[in-house]
Amino acid sequence: MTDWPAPVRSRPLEADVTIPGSKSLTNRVLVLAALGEDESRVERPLVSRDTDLMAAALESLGAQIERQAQQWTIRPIEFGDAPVEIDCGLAGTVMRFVPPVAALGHAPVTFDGDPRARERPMTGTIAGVRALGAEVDDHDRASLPFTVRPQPDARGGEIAIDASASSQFVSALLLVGARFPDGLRIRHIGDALPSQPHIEMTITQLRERGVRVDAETSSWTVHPGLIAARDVTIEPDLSNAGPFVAAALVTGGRVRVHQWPEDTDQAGDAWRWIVPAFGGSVHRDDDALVFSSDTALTGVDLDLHDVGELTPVVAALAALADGPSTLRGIAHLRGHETDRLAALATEINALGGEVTETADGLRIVPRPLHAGVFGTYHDHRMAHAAAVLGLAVPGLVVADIETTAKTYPDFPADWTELCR
Ligand SMILES: O=C(O)C1=C[C@@H](OP(=O)(O)O)[C@@H](O)[C@H](O)C1
Ligand SMILES: C=C(OP(=O)(O)O)C(=O)O
Repeated sequence: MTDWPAPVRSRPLEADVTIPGSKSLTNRVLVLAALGEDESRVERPLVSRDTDLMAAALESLGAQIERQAQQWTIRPIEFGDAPVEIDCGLAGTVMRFVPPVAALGHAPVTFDGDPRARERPMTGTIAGVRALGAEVDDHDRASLPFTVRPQPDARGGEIAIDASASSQFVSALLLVGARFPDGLRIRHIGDALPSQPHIEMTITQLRERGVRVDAETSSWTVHPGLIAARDVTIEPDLSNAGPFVAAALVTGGRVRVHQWPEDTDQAGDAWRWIVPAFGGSVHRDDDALVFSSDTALTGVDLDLHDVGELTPVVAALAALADGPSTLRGIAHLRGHETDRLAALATEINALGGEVTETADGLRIVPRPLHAGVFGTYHDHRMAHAAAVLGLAVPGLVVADIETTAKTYPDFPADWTELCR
């Protein structure tokens, strides 16, 4: 747990960056490769704690994954009969996506994770796996740890779940649906469903493997069938590009993020509209998206419901703007790696800020910030937010910088290089 002095940068940055692969895409591709008909390859996978946990989970269910630096080769799961234990760490994609995969097997599979993982919402996954026909032994806690006991007669069919706490409940069922003899019809019941682009990403990946998915508002039909093997190259993680994009705005400089896809389902593509909302500019130059600013940042009023994982960096920008901001539609962030609304308010206020929690977001009034230790609560994106603030706040120290290993182990080195 290293306290890490964040680099300060008052001169405008002029930088080129290339961001490692997308967590969300890597972990979907791994699951679909493990459920596919044949061997497949993933080029430039993200190598991080969350993707290592996913690979290990799928291997323990019977997949084979051969890891070379820039390419992983995956042979599909052959389920065994021995009980299995899976460590989900703090990875939402592992704790939500793998239990329905376990329901396709024969043996009991026990899931657990970090202490905070036991507090993250799991009701949609547990209800979904039960509706798939498996038993789930969760000691009536509706959270990790629990054991999935597959049943031989599971056929799929109709499932209604409340996914207002996490889109991952829906993605998880979509990923396995084709493997059940009757396919799956999934209906979301409850308040608004967050993180729509992540559901789109799941559907795109399924369709690219020949799976028929009919999508309506709040309901999806996955037709039964084979999941084709497909070799893919992972896009850079556009959410993890966030702190680098923000650095252009905070320093009044220019950052070129290379390999920015022309067309993508990633939530992080939203930097295209978030940056102009703060008064910055965005343009494409060849393979890069170029983010720049030459004025003070303006306050914003943004609904981040669809792109909630961008909130910590957006909040850091808002705290450095020249007027108040409101961030809405993100009550579900209370169930992320930490309660992100409480954590952002507490840590920015500890530096002299004025952040208040609302029912569904944050109200941020910029104040002069001073030196201090910024707590990160095992949350990689709290560390990203701290690094962004540190550009403008001398003496800011990021607690437990290693937490960035969840999705971006080289973040401290790449950030140091950026600010050199
Ligand atoms: O499916 C995914 O890869 C993700 C979906 C979103 O989860 P929620 O819908 O729980 O916010 C997002 O915040 C998370 O970082 C990754
Ligand atoms: C919410 C996040 O992660 P997870 O996949 O663990 O839900 C995130 O990365 O912002």
